[in-house]
Amino acid sequence: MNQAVNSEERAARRRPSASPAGREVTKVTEPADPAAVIAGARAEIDALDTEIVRLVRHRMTLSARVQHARMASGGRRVQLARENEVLRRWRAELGVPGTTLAMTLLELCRGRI
Ligand SMILES: O=C(O)C(=O)C[C@]1(C(=O)O)C=C[C@@H](O)C=C1
Repeated sequence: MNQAVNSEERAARRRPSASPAGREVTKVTEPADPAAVIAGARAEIDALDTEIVRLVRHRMTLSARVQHARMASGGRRVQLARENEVLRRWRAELGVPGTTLAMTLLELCRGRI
């Protein structure tokens, strides 16, 4: 089974393709080095995590702005109807773990209730 896949892979790598000048060339691509694939993907994951933290902090700032404006006009810090909207949107995107993530975001933004 493994051998069949490997010989198919080898054949695909030798399949001729047309060069810009119309000549047939044989492309031989090296198989990806697993360590390089892992290191590359991890570097991207780390960069994404940094960006996600930046976005969460930005969300916290905006959320505080809304809460302060509401409280300054006699309202309450928490508005459950709005929180339910937020939770529904995250659940629609990511399922039950989306709800968990949204609850964590809300806790970061308005504290525990
Ligand atoms: O949208 C609001 O009204 C907010 O105050 C922001 C926010 C949020 O972080 O999403 C925070 C507290 C509220 O209970 C509801 C939502």
